[in-house]
Amino acid sequence: MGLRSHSLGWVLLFTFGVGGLGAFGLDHFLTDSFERIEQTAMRKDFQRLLGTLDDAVAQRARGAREWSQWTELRNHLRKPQPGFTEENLGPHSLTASGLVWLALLDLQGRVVHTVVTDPSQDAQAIARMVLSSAKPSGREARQVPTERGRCALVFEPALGPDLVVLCHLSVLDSNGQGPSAGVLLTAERLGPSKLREMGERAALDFNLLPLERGGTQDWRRLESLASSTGQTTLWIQPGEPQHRLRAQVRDLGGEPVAWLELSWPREMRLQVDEVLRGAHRLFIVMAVLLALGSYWVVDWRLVRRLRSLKRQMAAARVGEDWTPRLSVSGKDEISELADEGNHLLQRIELQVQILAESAQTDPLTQLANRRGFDPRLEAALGRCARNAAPLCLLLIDADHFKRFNDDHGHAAGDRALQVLAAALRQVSRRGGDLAARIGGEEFVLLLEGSTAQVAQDCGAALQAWLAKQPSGETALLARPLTVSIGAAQARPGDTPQTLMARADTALYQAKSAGRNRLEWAE
Ligand SMILES: Nc1nc2c(ncn2[C@@H]2O[C@H](COP(=O)(O)OP(=O)(O)OP(=O)(O)O)[C@@H](O)[C@H]2O)c(=O)[nH]1
Repeated sequence: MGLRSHSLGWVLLFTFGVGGLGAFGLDHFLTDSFERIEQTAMRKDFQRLLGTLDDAVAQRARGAREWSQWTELRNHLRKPQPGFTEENLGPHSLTASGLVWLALLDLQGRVVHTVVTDPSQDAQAIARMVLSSAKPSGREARQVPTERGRCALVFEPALGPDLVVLCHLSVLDSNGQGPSAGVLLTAERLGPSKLREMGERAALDFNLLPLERGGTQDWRRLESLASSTGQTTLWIQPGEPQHRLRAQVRDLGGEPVAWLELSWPREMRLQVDEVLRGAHRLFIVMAVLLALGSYWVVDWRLVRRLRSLKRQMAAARVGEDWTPRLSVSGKDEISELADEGNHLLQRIELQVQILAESAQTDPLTQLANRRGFDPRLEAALGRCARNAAPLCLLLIDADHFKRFNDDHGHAAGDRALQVLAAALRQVSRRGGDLAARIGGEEFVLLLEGSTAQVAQDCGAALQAWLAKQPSGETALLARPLTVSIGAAQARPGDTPQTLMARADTALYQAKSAGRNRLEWAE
C-alpha cells in the first residue's frame, strides 16, 4: 500500500473515527442538556396549569361563598319562607349563576332543598351520593378550603360526563361569621368550552380526561410536583413533535377522578435537532474536504517528489551513469534526502573512476595497460582518419629479457621494466603521445599526429636514453638494457589490428636482424 492510500486511510479513519465519536458525544451532550432544559420548562408550564385549575376552583369558591353568605338563605334555613325557594333557588336562578346543581342541608344534615338544571337528573339522589362520597379529609384533591368548607374538582357521573367544581360550605351571615345555619352544596360543570377558555387564557394546550381513558402504559414517571394542594405525580410520554404530560386530578376524598393532560410543543428540541442535522452535514462536508486536502498535500508535497527521486535514482542505477545529480523541488527533509543521495552518487562516481583507471593501468610501471590502450588506439585512428593526420605506432620489446631475469632475478627484471617505462615517458611528451605496457616485456608508443620522421626520432631517442642509463649492482639496471622496435605508420583503412600486426612484423624483423634496432613495417 502506497503513501497516498496510507495517508488517505489514516485521514478518513481519524476524521470519521475520532471526529465521529466527538460529534456523537457532542450530540449526546447537547441532546441531554436540551432535554433537561425542556423538562424544566415543561414542569414549570404544568405547575402553571395546576395553578390555572386552582384559580378556576377558587373563583367558583368565591361565587359559592357569596351564596352561602346570603342573609335571606340563612333566614330561610332557620325559618322556611314560603315561596323563597321557588323564586330564588329554582332552575332559572341556578342557570343564571352557571351552576348545574344545588342542595341545601339543615343543621341536622337533612337535605331540605335540591335543584338541578337538567330535569332528567334526580337532585335528591345526587345529594345523597355527594354526601356519602365527599370526604373532607381528602389529601390531594384540587380543592380550595374556605372558612367553613371547601370547593374541589369532582367527577360525579350523576351530574354528567364532565368534571364539576363541587363546593361544600356552611351557610353564614353576610360577614361570613357564624353561627352556621346549615350547609350549601353547589356544583358547576367544567365542560369543554370552559376548559378551552382556561387554556386560551393560560396559553396552554391541555385537556381533562376521565381516568379510564388514559392508562400509564408508555408513560414514564417524571417526578412529583409540589402543587398548591399537595404532591402531584407527573407522567410524561415522550414523542415527536410534542411531549404529553399528565397528572391525576383527585376528588374531595383523595380518589383519582381524571387525568389532567398538557400537550407541550418541543420547539426547542426540534430546533436543536435541526441545528444538529445541519452540523452533521457540515461535518461530513468538512471531513470530505479535509480528506481531499490531505490527499492533495500528501500527493503534491510528498508522493510526487518521492516518486521523482525514485525515478532519478533508478535511472542512475540502470544506466550505470553516476554523473547526473538528484534534484527535487522545495526545501525540506525530502530535499535533504536528495542531497544525501547526491553525496552517495558523487562517492560512487569517484570510486568507479578510480576502479576504471586502475583497471586500465599497469601496476608495475603505472603506464596504461592493454585494456587502457586499445580504446585509445581505436579513437586515435578514427580521429586521424577524419582529419587526415599522421599516426605512428612503435612496438617495443626488451631484448633477451628472459636471460636478464635468469641472471639477475625477477626483482631486478621488474626494476628494469620500470626503467624502460621511465624511458618511454621521457620520449612521449607530445600531446598525442601515449605509452603503454601491453605484455610482459612488451611496450607500445602511440604517436598521434606524428610523422614517420618524428616516430623514427622518438625510437632513436628511447634507445639512446636507455644506453645512457648507468648499470651494475648498485644501479637500477643490473646490466645495460636494449630494446627492439617495430614501427608502423597508419594507412587509410587501417584498423587497430592491422596496424598492430604490421608493427609486430616489423618488430620480428628487428629481433631477427640482431635486436636493439628499429625496423619499419612495409
Ligand atoms: N621480471 C619480470 N619478468 C617478466 C615480466 N613479464 C614477463 N617477464 C619475462 O620476460 C621474459 C620474456 O622472454 P621471451 O619471450 O622468451 O623473450 P626474450 O627472452 O626477451 O627474448 P627476445 O624477446 O627474443 O629477445 C620471460 O622470461 C618472462 O618471464 C615481469 O613482469 N617481470
